[in-house]
Amino acid sequence: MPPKNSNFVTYSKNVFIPVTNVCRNRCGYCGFRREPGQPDARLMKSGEITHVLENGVKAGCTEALFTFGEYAEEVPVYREWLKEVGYSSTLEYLLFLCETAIDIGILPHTNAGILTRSELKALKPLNASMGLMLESTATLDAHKDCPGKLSEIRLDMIREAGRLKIPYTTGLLVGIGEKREDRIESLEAIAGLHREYEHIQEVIIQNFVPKPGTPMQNFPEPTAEEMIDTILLARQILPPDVAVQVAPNLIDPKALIAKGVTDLGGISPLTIDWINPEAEWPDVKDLQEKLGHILLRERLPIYPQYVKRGWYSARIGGLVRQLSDREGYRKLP
Ligand SMILES: O=c1nc2n(C[C@H](O)[C@H](O)[C@H](O)CO)c3cc(O)ccc3cc-2c(=O)[nH]1
Ligand SMILES: C[C@H]1O[C@@H](n2cnc3c(N)ncnc32)[C@H](O)[C@@H]1O
Ligand code: MET
Ligand code: SF4
Repeated sequence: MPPKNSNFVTYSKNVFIPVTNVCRNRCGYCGFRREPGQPDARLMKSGEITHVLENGVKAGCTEALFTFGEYAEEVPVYREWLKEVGYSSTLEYLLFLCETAIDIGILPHTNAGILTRSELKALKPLNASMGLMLESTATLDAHKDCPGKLSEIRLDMIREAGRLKIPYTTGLLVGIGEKREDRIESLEAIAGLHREYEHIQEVIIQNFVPKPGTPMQNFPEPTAEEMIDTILLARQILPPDVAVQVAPNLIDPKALIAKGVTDLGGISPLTIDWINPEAEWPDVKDLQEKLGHILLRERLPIYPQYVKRGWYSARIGGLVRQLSDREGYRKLP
């Protein structure tokens, strides 16, 4: 079967908000997390966040990507910081941030690690979509100090998101010690959940990039062949309505589009990729030139099929319709 949408690829125009880099996990590959004592460990203040959201809207961005270390509340000093900003829980603060984003005119996409069913339920009406990387179903050394990276727990959360009809983003982190069979198993697990709940809008095939100062700083990156193979597997295993995403700041997407990549994720004109801060976003015009006949099309953080099915709340409905009607989105299938 030829890859879907082979004549165009989509992306979303976003701002990346690293709300907190305090985290209960210690992934071997992560350069985002900070120890609570480090000088740049932080919880962003709402004024700072509002400023980024406003500039995002001015720059034409439609997505506010709220990213968190997982369950930072397990870290005592973080609870003090929360009190200082006037909130008693991360959820309460995040709900406020989502409300603020919607009022300003930008759609939230939350990627906060593990959340409970009740947290997901509270966040659903205020998010266009949400996400959690499965990473891998394999038991890996990279995750040895990470209670939240047990694949059963991640799969359970992705299932809950499906029950709640939340348009969802998940994916694999490729090259963290897993084998090809593990990638197949991971993709099959995601495909199974999508067959049951139909909520997976995109699967990110993210290539591991070593970060200095982390336990995996000298670990080899996945090879180009492994990435191509994983994209081909994703296209074979995932149902055709699921987008396959790579990050254009981490890997040259051109050859991968021919193998089945249909989306390039969030591209920000304003903020850096806080998870891969060394990897600059390509300029959209330059990227379009490089892609030649493959057209780059902007999308919202909620894919069109979920807009059609009405998988969004009344609270964001006005904004979803207003942004969907904007020039450039109208021709989306
Ligand atoms: O800039 C990034 N965006 C990341 N995003 C954002 C993503 O590319 C877009 O926000 C989605 O495509 C929604 O439009 C993630 C979103 C998730 O739900 C889960 C994981 C990621 C991972 C990254 C990432 O490493 N870097
Ligand atoms: C938000 C997502 O970012 C990804 N992530 C975390 N660290 C790295 C890295 N060194 N290289 C690439 N992706 C990474 C993980 O897959 C996480 O779930
Ligand atoms: N901490 C969350 C996770 O790993 C999301 C951001 S990772 C920098 O799932
Ligand atoms: S990847 Fe996410 S869960 Fe893992 S240490 Fe980094 S912030 Fe925490």
